[in-house]
Amino acid sequence: METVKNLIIGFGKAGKTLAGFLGSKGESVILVEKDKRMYGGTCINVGCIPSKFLSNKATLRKVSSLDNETYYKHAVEAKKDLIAKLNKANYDKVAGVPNVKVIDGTASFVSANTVEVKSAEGNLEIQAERIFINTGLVPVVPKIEGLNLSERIHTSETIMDLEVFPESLAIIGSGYIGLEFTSTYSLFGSKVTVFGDNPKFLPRDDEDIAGLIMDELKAQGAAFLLGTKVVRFEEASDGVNVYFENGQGKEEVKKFSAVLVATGRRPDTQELSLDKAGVKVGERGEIPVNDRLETNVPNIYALGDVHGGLQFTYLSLDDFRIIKSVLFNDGKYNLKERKHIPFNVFVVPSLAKVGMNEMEAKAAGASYKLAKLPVMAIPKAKILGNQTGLFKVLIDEKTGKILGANLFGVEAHEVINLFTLAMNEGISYESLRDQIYTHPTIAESLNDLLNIG
Ligand SMILES: Cc1cc2nc3c(=O)[nH]c(=O)nc-3n(C[C@H](O)[C@H](O)[C@H](O)COP(=O)(O)OP(=O)(O)OC[C@H]3O[C@@H](n4cnc5c(N)ncnc54)[C@H](O)[C@@H]3O)c2cc1C
Ligand SMILES: NC(=O)c1ccc[n+]([C@@H]2O[C@H](COP(=O)([O-])OP(=O)(O)OC[C@H]3O[C@@H](n4cnc5c(N)ncnc54)[C@H](O)[C@@H]3O)[C@@H](O)[C@H]2O)c1
Repeated sequence: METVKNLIIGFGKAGKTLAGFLGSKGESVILVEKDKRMYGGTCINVGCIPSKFLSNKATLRKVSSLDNETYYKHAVEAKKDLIAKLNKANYDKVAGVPNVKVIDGTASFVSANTVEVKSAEGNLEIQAERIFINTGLVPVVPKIEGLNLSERIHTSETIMDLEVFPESLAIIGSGYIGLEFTSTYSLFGSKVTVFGDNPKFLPRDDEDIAGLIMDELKAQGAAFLLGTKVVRFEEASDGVNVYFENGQGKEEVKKFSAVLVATGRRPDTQELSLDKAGVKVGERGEIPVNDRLETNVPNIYALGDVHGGLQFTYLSLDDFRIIKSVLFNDGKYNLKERKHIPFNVFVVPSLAKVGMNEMEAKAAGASYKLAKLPVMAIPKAKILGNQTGLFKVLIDEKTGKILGANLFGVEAHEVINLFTLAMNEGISYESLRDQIYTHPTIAESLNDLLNIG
């Protein structure tokens, strides 16, 4: 049995940052990770970084003279090379901090203060004063006849290692992952078809923005079969037959070189034996926490995606800030204090949002002024060769404060951070409008966008 002050389960964004922080404070830390390919967590290895790397490569496809197969293969090889380097750098960074030990193995609770770690080398029990659960999520693969992961049927975690160019790709699910990969693979030259159970495209977004995104993805070559039910998969030597019920309930079949299942992600808590520690688990396997990220058991905390809610790397990082505040400061920074949260969908060009959109403002009965600018009016968009899109900003009619920004267009994912800052710091729209911005940039469009008289 080993004893340690802090035991962290999972090498996610929050866990690795916390390990480094606690170690540098002179506290003993053990960080347990079940998969060596995941040092640094989901974002580094199978999430944000590889998916945005491939998206960028796909955007540059048009300026290469290589054929699709070769270009795609080179892109996947370059992705593998980058991720291997980042994986190692993440390991070295954490393992190199004094007082921190990284152990390879799968952790499960034995009691409220003891965890067993199983690995190829044997089992080890660790007793800890504090335990931090940072185990993230895993893809949901729905129970559909013939839906077995294989060389041709993938989740987002495996498709990015596929070196054989998929001439045609069925994407099941039209959420974040489904849409980002729709853009990426369409731009690589695959014939992408998206199957979605919801007949409405981007149901939580304003219709004008959703319509523009749909038009753009179609222009990139994608087809949409929304409001359909996929009922069966049948793998053949030359592809996968996808059987589905169309909007009228009639069965149809289409064949694809490969399939991506992007139907959501669920908390990775099944192996943890949380019942042995008395930790409560929610309906989807998530670990409920209070504003201080404490579970119902004293000294056991849950950080990152695993406690439910929005699933973003920067929120996992912010969970680290909360733990730091709770353990080392006055605990004043907690979940309740979190301000506006921006988010991006990295279709090409990107969709970026913070605060309300028009649909939500109307539902809330808010009185607002609407600022709108087509991206084609922005000089930098001409330079970048992508003039698709629309920027929309809602302004409180009485106070002049920003209520929300919904930006679809090139570099929207950068510009959104200005709006988050303005909303969180109470900066008025006039102030944003009248700033001197550098030229030529997308940010300078705020001079015109917010010029609403
Ligand atoms: C394809 C894709 C694209 C994404 N793109 C973005 C993006 O652009 N921007 C963004 O902000 N977010 C994005 N996300 C979401 C983002 O990756 C996650 O929100 C973030 O990585 C969550 O980090 P975490 O700290 O919760 O844990 P994770 O990084 O998920 O780490 C959990 C770790 O725990 C380990 N583990 C699990 N169980 C055990 C156990 N019993 N014992 C030991 N170890 C265990 C796992 O192996 C894993 O390494 C994307 C996700 C995906 C899948
Ligand atoms: N840019 C980013 O920050 C980014 C990028 C990718 C992923 N992520 C995170 O990862 C999370 C998971 O993404 P996701 O796209 O897997 O999940 P999601 O929950 O966003 O979308 C899943 C989609 O699949 C559909 N679906 C479910 N079952 C289906 C079925 N049987 N047939 C057809 N459609 C079905 C759902 O209606 C939904 O539209 C996101 O919530 C997001 O937080 C973030």
